[in-house]
This record gives sequence, C-alpha cells and structure tokens, in this order.
Amino acid sequence: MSEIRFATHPEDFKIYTTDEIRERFLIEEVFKKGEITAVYSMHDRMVTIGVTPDGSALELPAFEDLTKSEYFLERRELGVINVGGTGTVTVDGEQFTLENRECLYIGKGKQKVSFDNAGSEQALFYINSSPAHQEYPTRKATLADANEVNLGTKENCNERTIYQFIHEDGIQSCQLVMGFTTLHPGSIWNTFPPHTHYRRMEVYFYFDLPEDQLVMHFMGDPQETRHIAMHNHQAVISPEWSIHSGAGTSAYSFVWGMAGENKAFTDMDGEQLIDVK
Ligand SMILES: O=C[C@H](O)[C@@H](O)CC(=O)C(=O)O
Ligand SMILES: [Zn+2]
Repeated sequence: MSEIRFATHPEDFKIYTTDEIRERFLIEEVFKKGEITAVYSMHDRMVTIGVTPDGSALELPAFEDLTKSEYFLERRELGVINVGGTGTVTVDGEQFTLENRECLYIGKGKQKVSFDNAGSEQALFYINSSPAHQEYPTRKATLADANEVNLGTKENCNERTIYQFIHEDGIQSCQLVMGFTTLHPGSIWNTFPPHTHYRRMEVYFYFDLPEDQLVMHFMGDPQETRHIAMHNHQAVISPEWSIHSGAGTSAYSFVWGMAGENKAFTDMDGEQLIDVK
C-alpha cells in the first residue's frame, strides 16, 4: 500500500480543520501485519515506510507508481530502525540482524532488500528514505554506536536523550539524518522550546507509548500552532516551516528523520517560549 501527500503552504494551513490536518500530515497506520506501507511526501520527497513481516520475509518493492524506478534504491537511500523484536534485513544477499532500537543505513544502488522476523517477538521496521545521488556504504549502528545528546531538565519535564545514528559525524548519507529520542520517566515534553529548520523537513514517529496513552503533537508556524492527538506507532510529517514538538501523558520515544539541503543537526531556528502562539 502506498500513498502520496502533497506539500502544504503555511498560509493555507491556518484554515485547516482537525480532519484536514490529520489527512495531510498524520500517518495513522505505519505497521500492518504482513504488509509494507509507504507514504511519499512532496516535502523534500521523504518516504516513510513500515514493514511488519508475518511468517515469511517481505521484500521492499520499487513502489513503481511513485518512484518510476526499477528498484526502490535506484535513486534513493534509506535508514531503518527496528522498534520491535529481533529481525533481519538482507541487502543484496548480505544479512544484518537488527535488535530493538538498532539502525541500518542502506545506500543508493542496492537492488534487493528484504525484512524478516528472527525471534518469537514481532520485528517492526520503521524506515525513512530520501533522494540520493551518490552511493554510501551500508552500515549498521547499535545503541552503543549512536552519538548521545542529553537535553532538558526535570524541572521543565523535558529531560530526554537523543541518539543520533545517521548524521554528519556518524553514518554517512546524502541527505538523510536519522535517530531517535527517549523521554526520561516523568518527563513528557519533547523538542521544547520548539524550532524550525527551513533547510530540512522532518518526520516524527512515536513508539514505546503505552496503547492507552497519547501524545499531543504540536505543529504549525511558531506563531500559529495546532495540535494532533497521536497514539503509539503513528508518524507525522513536519514541513520545513513547522515546529515539531509534543507533550505526552507518559514517557515515550520517537524516531526523527530529516531530509533537505543540509545535514547540520544544529541548524535550527529556536523559538523563545514567550513568543510561541
Ligand atoms: O531537528 C532535530 C529534531 O527535531 C529532533 O532531533 C529534536 C529532538 O529529538 C528533541 O529535541 O527531543
Ligand atoms: Zn527539528
């Protein structure tokens, strides 16, 4: 199953209803048992994919109707993070085992990519993919390989650890920057104070959020914010002009993936809380 989402102008966004905001930006069902789902966003042509193998390996299709390519990575690169049980990813015959919260980067030019479970627990492969014009080596990263950044304070309820996998000083890529963030117990605010980065769009994917809890995800121009109520295993597209931030009813984690004209993680326009509307 694949779907296309067109790009949105911030002025148009001002009059969107709750339903319109959800239709344009929310990816409600990333994981479908036995299936591969894909959403192609026209914001920097980022594709968000969920792979949920069930009994047999699933091979990544070209999504020919969207990519007009013979195989998915003909002009693309991807990052995959496993948010489920142990799984395997096979890239042109080479097999990689991904434990929970491990990452694999697969460069442009790899033709056959398949995913499977490797234990009794369901593997859940979350993927972001962006256009690529150069081949970079396929590389795996464990949690120990990630660059750890600790942000926030207990007093502000935003104590969290950022794990950077694919970034300027880590796994090399053309455009893709990817990792995940975990909120510490008792902390619920992510990416607050919020920021925008006109050079890159971003997708957030919430996981390890208890099924009956929710994250109020905030988006929009910093002076024109809206919210989307989000549940576990849902993703949200953040245009370059939008903040991307959330407050949960419990601690949670989220994968962030960015694409655009630079990979400078610190190239952000931060917003003062006093100015947010
Ligand atoms: O541009 C960077 C991204 O929005 C995230 O990496 C920020 C984040 O995970 C956080 O502050 O918790
Ligand atoms: Zn950001």
